[in-house]
Amino acid sequence: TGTTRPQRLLRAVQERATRGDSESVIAAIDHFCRHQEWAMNVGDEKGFILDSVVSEVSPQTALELGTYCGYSTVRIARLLPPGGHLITLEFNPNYAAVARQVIAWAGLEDMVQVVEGASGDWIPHLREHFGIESFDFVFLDHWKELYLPDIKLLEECGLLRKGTVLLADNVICPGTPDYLEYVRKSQSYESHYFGSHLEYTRAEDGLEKSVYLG
Ligand SMILES: O=C(NC/C=C/[C@H]1O[C@@H](n2ccc(=O)cc2)[C@H](O)[C@@H]1O)c1cc([N+](=O)[O-])cc(O)c1O
Ligand SMILES: [Mg+2]
Repeated sequence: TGTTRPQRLLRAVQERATRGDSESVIAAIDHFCRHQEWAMNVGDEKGFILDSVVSEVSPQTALELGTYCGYSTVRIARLLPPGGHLITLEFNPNYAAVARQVIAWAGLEDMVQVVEGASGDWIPHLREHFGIESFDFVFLDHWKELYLPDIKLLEECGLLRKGTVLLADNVICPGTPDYLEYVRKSQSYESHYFGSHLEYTRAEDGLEKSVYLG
């Protein structure tokens, strides 16, 4: 029983990145994934698109589904406006433990809440637990078969408002066909595809941005 990949990723952050410097944390993870071990972070190329959407929305309230090691959590949190807050849902306690340390190394722990458990269990309780009225921004990057049921649940729970921006990773690879069909056909969403590549590879992938119209 040695270390896990998330633990080795965290060690690379602690050895290479400067405490409190979120850019160096992002760079350390990208370096680790390019030169040591591939990992399923959104990565630098799709991360640049994520950055531009987050900057455009400038969310006061943001939700991430699927924390993993906290790479996209750091990318989002470093761009939040004053008073902005990010809730990120993580099912695996070992991943959550690593993510909390990565987020703390970046100095962003005050803007982020890592919540452990299944998205389907937590979404109906976010309002009462965290005093959330609705989300300005949602990043989907967890199990691909949960994208569609979870946005339907967010709709039902009234956690989306006119103009809420959803951004979904991996709509090509591994792919989220049912989600993609839904947001592109539904009258309740205005969708746009940002073509890119699977993190750290030349394979095709992309992000789907969908604005909720209410
Ligand atoms: O499978 C992928 N992602 C699944 C991510 C799942 C993450 O979401 C959490 N979660 C949190 C809450 C839940 O309710 C359920 C799971 C899991 O504990 C895990 O941390 C994936 C795969 C590739 N790939 O190239 O193969 C590339 C990618 O960018 C990917 O995102
Ligand atoms: Mg992904």
